[in-house]
Amino acid sequence: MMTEKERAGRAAAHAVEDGMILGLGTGSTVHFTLLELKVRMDQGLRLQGVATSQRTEILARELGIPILPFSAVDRIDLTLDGADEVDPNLNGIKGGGGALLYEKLVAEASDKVIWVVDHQKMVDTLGRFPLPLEVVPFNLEKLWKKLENQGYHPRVRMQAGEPFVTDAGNRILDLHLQAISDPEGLHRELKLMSGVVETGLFLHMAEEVIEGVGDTLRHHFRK
Ligand SMILES: O=C[C@H](O)[C@H](O)[C@H](O)COP(=O)(O)O
Repeated sequence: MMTEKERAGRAAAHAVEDGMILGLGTGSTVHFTLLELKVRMDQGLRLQGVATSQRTEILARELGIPILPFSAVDRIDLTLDGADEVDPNLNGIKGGGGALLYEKLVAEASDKVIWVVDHQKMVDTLGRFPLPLEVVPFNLEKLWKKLENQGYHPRVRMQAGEPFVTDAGNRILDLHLQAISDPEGLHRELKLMSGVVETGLFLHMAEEVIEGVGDTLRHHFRK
């Protein structure tokens, strides 16, 4: 049986129309979207993609999906991406894989955004998943201290014993908050801190979420 991630991921590829410029998200769910896009391309679908991470670009190229640099496109027809948590308003937390900055830039340039998730990602309130912040390396320690003093429980994301480095050369602080009562207010507050490049709060961006639930799918639409 297909996993929920695979079912949701593959389903999203069927929202793609011939000739589209697609934003290609990052992660283990959208991985299946790319695999299904390849199946559809073998059947004649034409498309071009803009990758949100090096990891996605490598997979897309392996599959023969034509990749355009972000700088070369004006608008993107549709972006297909994963998410770490999604609330009933289709606001979400992203960046579990560290790709939040480019994912947000691509989403903002897109006419439509669809997320693909398994059922465990749908929550009433955002925040149990640690909120990633992409920050510049220069004041990482000072920012950590400031956020710690404000009770935001930051942790420097590590990889192989070293601070994780994003595709843009930045670092990630994960905030262990448990519940975010005011996502907009928190996003604004964090963005105003010098050295914070982007937050993992993606608000009013996804128009549709495809959720894998057991052996079926649930479609959620933004109201
Ligand atoms: O930085 C990574 C992205 O925001 C991913 O889309 C997100 O973490 C979901 O990934 P996955 O589908 O692997 O759970």
